Amino acid sequence: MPKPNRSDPTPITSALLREWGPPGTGNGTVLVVGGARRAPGAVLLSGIAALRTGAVTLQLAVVERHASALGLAVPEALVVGLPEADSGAVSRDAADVLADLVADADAVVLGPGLTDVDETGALLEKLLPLVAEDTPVVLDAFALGAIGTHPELAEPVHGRLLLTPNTVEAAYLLGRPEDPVEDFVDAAVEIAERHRAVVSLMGVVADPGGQVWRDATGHVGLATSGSGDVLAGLVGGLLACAVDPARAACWAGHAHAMAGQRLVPRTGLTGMLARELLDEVPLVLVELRMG
Ligand SMILES: NC(=O)C1=CN([C@@H]2O[C@H](COP(=O)(O)OP(=O)(O)OC[C@H]3O[C@@H](n4cnc5c(N)ncnc54)[C@H](OP(=O)(O)O)[C@@H]3O)[C@@H](O)[C@H]2O)[C@@H](O)CC1
Ligand SMILES: Nc1ncnc2c1ncn2[C@@H]1O[C@H](COP(=O)(O)OP(=O)(O)O)[C@@H](O)[C@H]1O
Repeated sequence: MPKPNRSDPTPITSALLREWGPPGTGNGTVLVVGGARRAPGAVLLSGIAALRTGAVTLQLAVVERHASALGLAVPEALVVGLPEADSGAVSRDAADVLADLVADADAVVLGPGLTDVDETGALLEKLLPLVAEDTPVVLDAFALGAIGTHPELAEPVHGRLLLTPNTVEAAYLLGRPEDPVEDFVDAAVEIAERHRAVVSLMGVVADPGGQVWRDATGHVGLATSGSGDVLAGLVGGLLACAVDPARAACWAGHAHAMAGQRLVPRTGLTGMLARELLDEVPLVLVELRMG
């Protein structure tokens, strides 16, 4: 089979995913770090998505003030409270609380609900060197803004880094936040090269070796608030099952899009909620696995 590339991305289809073989049936611990004062629910969406794709244990880390409420909202998770900066952001000092957890996790998702690029950058600088060797890391939201300005922050996790930007975050990753991203394939390829990461951008997956895949299953209903948090968690759950990063991104993006397709008859395109995608994911995975 020819190597996929930017001028001819390989279509991501159910048949391709079946050919690759299904992801494992469950393994590992996912740690999701995020949840500033004004965005505590993002880690809930990511965390449940990770459980839906096969993570066995879930650790959620949010600012201390929201930790107990989150623990009740997600009884399946262990919840850790983090120090909060005056702005309500997760403080850089959270690295002290998270040190042991990142060393023990099988996959780390960092970003959902983080709100301050400087505090997040300082947190990444302290935390990423502590992530266990070989443990994959998914960065999302303001963590992407932080490495967009300072790509060197992600060096400790090069080779096992996965980025899930929306179009605004993609512009930050390219170091050109003022320029809207127009071509998703070109942008994904450039980001993958610049950050030595697998990138999932609006259905396009690119790896640092120049391979590109494209999923045409998605629709505008997936632009709903919190949708990207779900996607980041799906990837994290698959990575915790030891799926190769590029394949995890393709599996996750396709499952996300198929979940959206299943909702259309009930919600239409405009009434879809990100949390509703979560309950569709196991059914989608069963269908994908069984053919
Ligand atoms: N909004 C939602 O519906 C949901 C939000 N959720 C969570 O909330 C968190 C905050 O997201 P938000 O969307 O509230 O930040 P938003 O007000 O756009 O930005 C404020 C200013 O910051 C800047 N900036 C933006 N992105 C940036 C980046 N990546 N890195 C650096 N800078 C960036 C930008 O400034 P500008 O570039 O315009 O100068 C903008 O004016 C986030 O973690 C998300 O996961 C979801 O969980 C649930 C649904
Ligand atoms: N208009 C769209 N058409 C197709 N897929 C979409 C569309 N909007 C979002 N998606 C899918 O949903 C994912 C998450 O959407 P995104 O807007 O990036 O989320 P967020 O802003 O919450 O981070 C995208 O990566 C893409 O796979």
